[in-house]
Amino acid sequence: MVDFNKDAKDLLEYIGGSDNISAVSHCATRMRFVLKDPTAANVKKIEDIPAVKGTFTQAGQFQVIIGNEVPQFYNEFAKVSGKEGVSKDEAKAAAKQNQNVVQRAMAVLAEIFTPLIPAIVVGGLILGFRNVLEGINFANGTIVSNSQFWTGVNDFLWLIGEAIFHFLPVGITWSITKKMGTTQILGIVLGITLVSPQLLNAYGVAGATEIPFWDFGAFTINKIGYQAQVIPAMLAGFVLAYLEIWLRKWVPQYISMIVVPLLALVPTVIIAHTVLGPIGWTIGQWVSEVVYAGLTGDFRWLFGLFFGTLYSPLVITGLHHMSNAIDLQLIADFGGTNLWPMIALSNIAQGSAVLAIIFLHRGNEKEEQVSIPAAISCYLGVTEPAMFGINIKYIYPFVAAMIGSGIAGLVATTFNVMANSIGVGGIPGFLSIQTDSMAMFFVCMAIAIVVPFLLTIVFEKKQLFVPKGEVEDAPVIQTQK
Ligand SMILES: OC[C@H]1O[C@H](O[C@H]2O[C@H](CO)[C@@H](O)[C@H](O)[C@H]2O)[C@H](O)[C@@H](O)[C@@H]1O
Repeated sequence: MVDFNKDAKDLLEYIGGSDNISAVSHCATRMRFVLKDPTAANVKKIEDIPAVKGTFTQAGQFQVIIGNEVPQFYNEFAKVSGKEGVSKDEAKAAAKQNQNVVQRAMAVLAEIFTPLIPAIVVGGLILGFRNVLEGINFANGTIVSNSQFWTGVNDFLWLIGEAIFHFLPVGITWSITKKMGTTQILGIVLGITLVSPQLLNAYGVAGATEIPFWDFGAFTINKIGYQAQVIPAMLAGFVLAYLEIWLRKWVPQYISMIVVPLLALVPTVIIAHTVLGPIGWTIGQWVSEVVYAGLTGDFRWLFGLFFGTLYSPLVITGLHHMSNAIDLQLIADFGGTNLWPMIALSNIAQGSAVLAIIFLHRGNEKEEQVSIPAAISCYLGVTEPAMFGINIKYIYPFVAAMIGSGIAGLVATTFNVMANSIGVGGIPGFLSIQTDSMAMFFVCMAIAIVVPFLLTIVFEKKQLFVPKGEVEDAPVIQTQK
């Protein structure tokens, strides 16, 4: 057996000593370090150590290639450094220390959404297919308006689409309790209280003449639902989880079964409907007012750049549903909407960023299970599978899509590209564009396809906007061999 004592001592010295190591683990062939100060490692000297076959940094980890004998090397290193190994999860957590606030926020989003991806992918394809059935106007109307069979299919599929997208808060609050190791059924119940049929559906709030409320005599609380909303669900989910963790510390074991669920759930539901509700409602109103003013003002072109860039983050929050009300107002005021073309372009841009990932990671069959349906769904107007499954996880395709969409939005508003109505917000979107805007819409579509595609490739090659933490694997549907 090879004696790794000297090589292990040298590695410890050149890596900056024990004090520079936050975490160390090993995989099949590599030592994986999370270093407090990665610049303190002398890469040149490390690579000259006989046992070392190379080094590289990935996902916030400094990795030293040893080969198949890495378990023996690791044991020797543990002896000379006095550092015990850590689990993969602990190494991941330590790697997060090297991330900035935005990267951490993206990582948390990706972690929460990863278990939801299989459902979101199905939902994306279903909604995309429904967009085609009811959204494309042929010479004699839509497919649905011409066929009872397809009307039935369209209605039936909404049962599943609604369960996945409108009831998404249930999945989010469940996933948070799962991630935090708290009681999962409480997460599910909390989610249901956010989307219960007793509440006014979030999509109906913008056009509602009256908001229903609970009347407590001295005060009232609005009965507003959070269908498809991410931020209220995330905030409520974390409040629930932290409250439960805190209560578990203080409540004696013999009464915890009654007290902890009660005192965690009830206050969280109250906070969700009193604090988070008004906040979400007010933000939604502000966004509506700003968007309408921006689109009807003199600096529409500049607003187009901002809206195009920021629309996909708006979809993440779920607040994008307010855009339908603005579209309808614009159509009533001006006989068409210059907002909706940018929505379609932004969706296309997200799809093109995923397309670049499919190209760059070709052969990665596990990822393709998510990326290919996600790209198709984007091009049919539904972006959540792409954003939550791929683009947010890697960050750089998301940035590339935002830039491409921003440029396309700038050009679209500069040339006043107008749509007759809301249509399929993807590639078939051109069918809803007014005839004299059609040529310019095709130019914008080309921008929304080419720019995110090329930028995603450049960003990956140049390692720009690449996450530092470990990237969660896409969940896969297990198949039997
Ligand atoms: O949350 C689902 C999707 O919602 C938007 O798209 C849908 O509404 C658009 C009109 O506002 C419509 O053009 C599109 O065909 C519909 O799918 C949003 O633009 C999508 O990004 C999102 O996935």
